[in-house]
Amino acid sequence: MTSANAQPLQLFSMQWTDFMHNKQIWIALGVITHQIISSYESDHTFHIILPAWALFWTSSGVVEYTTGPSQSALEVLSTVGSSAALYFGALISSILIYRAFFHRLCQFPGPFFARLSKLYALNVTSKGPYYEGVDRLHQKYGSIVRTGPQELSIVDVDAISVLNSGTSKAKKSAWYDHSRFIEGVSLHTARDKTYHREIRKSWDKALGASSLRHYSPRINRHGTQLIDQLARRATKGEAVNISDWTNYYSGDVIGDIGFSNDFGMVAAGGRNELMKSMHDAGPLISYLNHISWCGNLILRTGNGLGAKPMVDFMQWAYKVLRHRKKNPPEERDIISWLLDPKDEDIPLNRNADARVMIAAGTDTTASTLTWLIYELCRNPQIQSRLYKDVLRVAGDKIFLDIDDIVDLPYLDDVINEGLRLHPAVCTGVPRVTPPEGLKIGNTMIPGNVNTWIPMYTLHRSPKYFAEPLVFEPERWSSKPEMVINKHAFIPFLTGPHKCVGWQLAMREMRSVVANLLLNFQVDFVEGDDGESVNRQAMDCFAVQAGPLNVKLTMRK
Ligand code: HEM
Repeated sequence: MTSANAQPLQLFSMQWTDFMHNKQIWIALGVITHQIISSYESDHTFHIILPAWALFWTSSGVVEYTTGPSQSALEVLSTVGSSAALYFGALISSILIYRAFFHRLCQFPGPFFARLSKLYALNVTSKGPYYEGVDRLHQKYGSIVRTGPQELSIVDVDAISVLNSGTSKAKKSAWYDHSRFIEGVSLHTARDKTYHREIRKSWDKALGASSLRHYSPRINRHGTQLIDQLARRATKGEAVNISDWTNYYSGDVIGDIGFSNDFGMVAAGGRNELMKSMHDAGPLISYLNHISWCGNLILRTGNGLGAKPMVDFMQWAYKVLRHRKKNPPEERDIISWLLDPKDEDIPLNRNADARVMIAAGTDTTASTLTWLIYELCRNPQIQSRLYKDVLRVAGDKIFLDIDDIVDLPYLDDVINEGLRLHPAVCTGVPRVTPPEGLKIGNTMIPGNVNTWIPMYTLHRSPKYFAEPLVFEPERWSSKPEMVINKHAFIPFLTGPHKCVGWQLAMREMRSVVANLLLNFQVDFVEGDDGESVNRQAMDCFAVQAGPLNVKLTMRK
């Protein structure tokens, strides 16, 4: 019995030793792993791959210790370590050599290190907002730049409809799955076109013209409160960081019309916990946004590795939603179009919708408003002209309701020009090409490639806008020759994924800019050029504008 058992064990032991010491096998396994990983969307599967590796190498160590020739822990470590070094060396070399020299994107120009790894984005972000780095790459390499191993950044008006129209074969890239495991799928992160179409119908009603009319009195109240608070500071001669105040305002509006919740930030002159966590997460998100597999891993650590603010934000958003579910309001709010009163619990996807409503509905509007104010300070003649127009409509009023602001085309020109030079989603939106690839102009873009159309660079391209860096609102009315191709203006995107909140954003921005100018002359604080708004901006998919200190002088 004993000798019969000993034989197979001995055989296994010999084979195991051959296996562990066979260099060719480990090199082959490394190359095969590369083939497997690149054959599917592996971006968000590293939480499975990493433990699988750890388990495999630990088990190998145990087998080596119990049946192999290694006698001590050190010998086991050396044998398993050599095999692992061969395996990972082959895997990494295979990936890098393929990406650098044989990848289907090799024909496209771009920095060499961007070919090798998306970690290149960390280098770009360390020098300033990511979109500025991408802009520099386009200045250097032209309209199509390889910004990652499997990624192109494309500044071409033809790409817009090819990638974003209702009939486009491109779809949202794997980037949108970054936090799917923790909070479900929102309208924004829905990659399934049928599901997106279905849920979009409810969102369209929630933010359509008739709902917006219904929310107007509430939006007006927040506008009045903002102007009151700013007036108090202005009479004391205090400078205000307008970037903070636009955030308080847009956050309060979403709290109120989104969830019938009083966030109270304008009244308190400070962020609530929800906004604090969202903004505390900004620096990490600005780094991880372009290496979403890494963000996904960090998020899975819960509160570890700096993920705490992101997790806190999700939990706060959930609290707001739960509170709203338990306390249904009398008046309709945005979430009332999305929640089914028959549901006892909150479905995971509604939680994701709540989070996106807060994130997409606040920073975007707040940052655009901040940059608009920055441009009005830089261009006092435009500010004066707009003030005159606002005054004409206002007459004796000291506050204009949203519905009063209908006959102010110059205001919309100013806002559009702000959106052109400072689009809130500067780097654009990631779309993956279908397996057969697609053609943009005369260029064939291969299949399964992630593409971005960087709005910041597109909107500043001399191909599409004359004197592109000049803030000239009249290009949208009396100087149409300054808009060479109006289709290149896409601050809210186009197609089925066009921003569902664009009309709300426009109403908020009209209200704040008109009432701000009606009540104050706005200038940079003495000795300050306002550039902190650009220098300290963070590209977190939507941009967070940096601080902007302004002096407000009461008009009356
Ligand atoms: C100036 C303000 C805003 C700008 C520039 C802006 C821009 C955009 C852009 C470019 C997208 C496309 C994103 C993508 O496909 O990944 C988008 C989508 C979206 N936006 Fe906005 N946005 C603004 C304000 C708002 C507001 C106030 C809300 C209100 C809740 C909102 C809610 C959304 C949602 C839910 C989506 C996803 C739409 C979909 O995929 O069907 N946005 N926005």
